[in-house]
Amino acid sequence: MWWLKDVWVIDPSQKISSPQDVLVKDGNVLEISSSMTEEEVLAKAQGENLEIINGTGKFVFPGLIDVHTHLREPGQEDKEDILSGSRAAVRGGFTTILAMANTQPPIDNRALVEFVCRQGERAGYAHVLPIGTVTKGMQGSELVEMADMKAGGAAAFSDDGKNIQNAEVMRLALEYAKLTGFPIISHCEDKNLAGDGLMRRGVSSARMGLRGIPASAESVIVARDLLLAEETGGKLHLAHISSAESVELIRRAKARGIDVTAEVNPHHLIFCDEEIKITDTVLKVNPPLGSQADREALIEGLRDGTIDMIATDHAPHTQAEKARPFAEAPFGIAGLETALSAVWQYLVKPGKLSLDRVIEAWSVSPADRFGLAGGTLKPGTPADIVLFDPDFSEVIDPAKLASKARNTPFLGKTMQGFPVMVWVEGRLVQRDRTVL
Ligand SMILES: NC(=O)N[C@@H](CC(=O)O)C(=O)O
Ligand SMILES: [Zn+2]
Repeated sequence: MWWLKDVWVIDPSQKISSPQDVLVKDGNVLEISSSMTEEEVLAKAQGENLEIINGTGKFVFPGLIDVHTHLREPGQEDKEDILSGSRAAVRGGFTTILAMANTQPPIDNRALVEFVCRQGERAGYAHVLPIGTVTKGMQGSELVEMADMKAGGAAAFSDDGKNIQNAEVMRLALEYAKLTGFPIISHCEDKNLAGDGLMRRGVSSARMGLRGIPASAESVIVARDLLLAEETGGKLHLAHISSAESVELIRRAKARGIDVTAEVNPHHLIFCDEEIKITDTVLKVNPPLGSQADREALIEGLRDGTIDMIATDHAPHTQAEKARPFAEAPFGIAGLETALSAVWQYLVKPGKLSLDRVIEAWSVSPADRFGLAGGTLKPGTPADIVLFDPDFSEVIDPAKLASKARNTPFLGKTMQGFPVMVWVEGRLVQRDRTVL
């Protein structure tokens, strides 16, 4: 049994944000209260071993749920696999991760869904829930067997990595997914507008002579998908929103009552196109980093609820791939182990976002939207819990990363504010940044 003493508890699902004590027993949250005596706790332990954690100056919140991670298994295990990715997850404060379907082969049938589930269970760290593709082979034309994949354990459907270019296929996907109750997760990118662009089109791309991707490559598909969601009544979730126009379109759609949610990645909240260097591919990501105005609009959208969730879009690649020239290196930033710390350091500490809103957006909202366990510390629920120490500082050292990937802009930097204890179903899986 665990007794987390005098710790600041943030649980937006119960509207708690105050100093409390938390008891964890038999894998579940037993009690949250501000007045526990030692006798009471010992009586509840019933002779079981009791570990007391002094939580002064630290926070406890429900384990983060990341709805956008690329774990690369099967097929690209040199970049990441389910074991390394789920270890990276608990190092970063995530107790549940949704694994994107753009593996090799893509997760487009029940057997593959079951494979990912089994590998996640075998790893035994964060809960790993597979996202199935929307179309067979991610080819954008023929829909998968959605009900069958749901029965096998899929949590949502997405062709992420690729946009579904054919609007009729997207319309049908939204229509059919209603039978499963799952959202379609859309990677909004008009292929022709994006062309073979390398970064967001603007002053910075022009200055560096890098081919640009206009902001409209995203927003025209956001607009299309919102129209299709309204027409079908299907559930739509928009992945990695990156532009001010998209935020405004979503704001208007929500006002109309369209069943849409949206996520934003930490890198789009923290960086902008001006920070990209042609000699360093680490900030080459899809969708590309936008302007400073985009970044401000994304933060405002997250603050006011237009954007529902934060998600890492953890996109691991090998150092050899990322060492290629800018035009040839793959898009993607690895995020699981640094994302929470980065959000703490660059957004919460400077007062741009409250920690309560961050937890709501990274735990409560994902659980609600995708119908997942977690996102709460309600007594009786499985103890997926994070203890966060705002003072813990660490150099992002490649030797310490649990992920196979090194493609993070924070490599070699000192960061402050980390999850220092993580429990999954009451089992301690990370302590002082070491995965157990
Ligand atoms: N975000 C990226 O830059 N890359 C992702 C694909 C994706 O999330 O669209 C990947 O699979 O590498
Ligand atoms: Zn994507």
